Amino acid sequence: MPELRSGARRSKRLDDLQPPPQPVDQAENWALPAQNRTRRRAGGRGRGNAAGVAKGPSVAVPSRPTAAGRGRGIRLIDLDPEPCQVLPHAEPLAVAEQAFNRVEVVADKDIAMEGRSPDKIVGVEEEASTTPVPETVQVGNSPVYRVERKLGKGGFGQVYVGRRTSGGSDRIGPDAIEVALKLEHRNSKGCNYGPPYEWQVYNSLNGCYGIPSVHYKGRQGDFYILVMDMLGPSLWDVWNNLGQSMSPNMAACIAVEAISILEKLHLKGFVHGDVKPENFLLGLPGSVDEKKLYLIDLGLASRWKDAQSGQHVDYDQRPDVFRGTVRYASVHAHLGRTGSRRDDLESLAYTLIFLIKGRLPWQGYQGDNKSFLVCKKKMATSPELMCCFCPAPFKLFLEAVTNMKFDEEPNYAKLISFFESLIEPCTPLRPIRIDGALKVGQKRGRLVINLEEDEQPKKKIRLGSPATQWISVYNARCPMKQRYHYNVADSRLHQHVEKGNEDGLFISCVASAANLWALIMDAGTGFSSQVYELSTVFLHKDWIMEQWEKNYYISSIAGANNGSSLVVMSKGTPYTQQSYKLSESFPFKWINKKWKEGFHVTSMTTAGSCWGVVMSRNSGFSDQVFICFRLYGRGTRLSVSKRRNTPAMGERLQNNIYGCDCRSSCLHTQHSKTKNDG
Ligand SMILES: Nc1ncnc2c1ncn2[C@@H]1O[C@H](COP(=O)(O)OP(=O)(O)OP(=O)(O)O)[C@@H](O)[C@H]1O
Repeated sequence: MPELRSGARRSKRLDDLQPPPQPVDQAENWALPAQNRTRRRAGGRGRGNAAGVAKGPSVAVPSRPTAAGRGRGIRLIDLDPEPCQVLPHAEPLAVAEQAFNRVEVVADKDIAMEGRSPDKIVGVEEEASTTPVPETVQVGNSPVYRVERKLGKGGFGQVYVGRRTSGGSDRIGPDAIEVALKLEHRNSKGCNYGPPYEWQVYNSLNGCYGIPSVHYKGRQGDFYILVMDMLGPSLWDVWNNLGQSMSPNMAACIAVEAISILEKLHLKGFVHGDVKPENFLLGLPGSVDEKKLYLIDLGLASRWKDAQSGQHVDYDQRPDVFRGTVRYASVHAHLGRTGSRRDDLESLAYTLIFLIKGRLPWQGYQGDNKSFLVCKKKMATSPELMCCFCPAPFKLFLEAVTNMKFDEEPNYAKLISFFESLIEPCTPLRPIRIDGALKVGQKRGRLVINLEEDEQPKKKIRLGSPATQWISVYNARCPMKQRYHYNVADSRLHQHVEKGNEDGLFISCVASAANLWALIMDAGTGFSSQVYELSTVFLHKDWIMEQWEKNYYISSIAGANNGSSLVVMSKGTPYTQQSYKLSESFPFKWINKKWKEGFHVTSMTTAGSCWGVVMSRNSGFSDQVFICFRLYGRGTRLSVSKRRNTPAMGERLQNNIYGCDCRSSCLHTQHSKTKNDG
């Protein structure tokens, strides 16, 4: 049986992604839903103009059949080593703005280094990055600023400190001595049709709570320049400075303030579209605002509410479209669904968990189908697993936001209330100011609303209303291959594996009968590399240890009657730690002990009369049981059932059945490896 790699945390979503079950046939090709998507789709359609989606009259958009894209927000980042998936922009900003709104955006900005932030992309086009920035800046009726040190660089802009050459006494505001200057080259892909798209969003949002104020803007020479309040370190910087972790207390303060900022942004009709630690900045150090939180980078913002009609934009789904940053994007964004308020909140949940745990379970995937694999992993990871080692409020928050409907109005006050227990009552002690959250609370007369009261049965406006979501059925795009080889003699094994590897397949499962092997080779394992060993020694310790050292984990094992075994070890598994045990009786006690330590059985086999059981941490299982049948004389039949992240359903998926002749109960060696994935 091929091992299912995905659980059913959000089974409906998973159905969206996975091909329908089909019989496994020899050399059968399966359809893989869109994953190796167009690298750069030239002239992509604006999502807002999709049939039945656009609310206003359509505006002709100059077609550009090149990868250059259109308008600001054309986030084509040439140096991005990741798959650059290009997409049309989301909903129209307003009729007059549609020409700008038809934007193509490079979606994947997450370079996913282990334990590091997605690197900032340094890919503004060559000319844009090689043109020297001006020594002084004056745009509109702004004062003259001397361009000083660089504050940061994104895929689109470079941000510098601008120091007034004369006058100015304030720390922030239009008269500030120092400001942040965001420069975008006129030839950068975001500016092909005039000023950056982000400017329009700032126009609509200036003065919005938690969004930095823009005081002047204009073009000078080759650059479009925004003059804005200078801010302090990002949450990414803070997290780094704190040793790549953050206390739940601090994360809770961030949570309530960030929810509040998103609420205000959403009230203005926008969703941010790229919520992540790098885009939250604190106020200027030493200023009264140093503990205040700001949300920057509005280049991916879109309207969830039509500016004219005030109606929620229509639902649409374009599976070949992705916008955002892979690590923090919502599952809906991965699936190409129109962005709405729930997506910002889901990204916030991932941001918070990342800040506390220093890692998200889908970090580390590389390659052309990284976004697909990350999405699959997000869907398969239960809130329990996601939030282990995080206080309960974070799980509640994650569950609440991942269960939201497309057009559901978030209950911001309730979301904020989840974090009440973690917030220091005394204001000066709080690491982050929570003014916004207090304002949200004021609506209900206190910071935290009464949960029970709020959970009274509510009038469900959605009852009886037409469906607002559709489940897409994917047609074959990229072939997904699976091969089943059986009755394979030792001498033929290598040939099959080598051929499969050449065709991009890895071994997903092995078994043995009558000293012959069966193996399934699969294009959808998610592994990035694989080694295997056929040995006369059952689970050959030295070889396994050697591969562990190289960061391979055991992904499948099979033992033959003659005592030999086949061990397959892979990179790209979700596992973070692994142990295995050889035993002449089934090692119930050991399994029980390891369960308590967070391990689950991930493969097992017998060779002759000996059991080999492998247990792994971060297996994706939330629960596991085994049943032992003694059916055939002394023969033992054992079935391990795994519950894959579907606690609500209590579903148990049978994993495997093995046979063994158990004669004695002597315990053999036990080996383990701890790998720190940080
Ligand atoms: N007002 C500000 N004050 C201080 N630093 C800032 C300010 N705005 C931006 N920065 C710094 O500059 C970096 C780039 O800014 P920003 O994210 O707006 O650019 P971008 O090109 O749109 O980025 P991205 O590629 O993430 O979309 C930020 O990560 C931050 O470090």
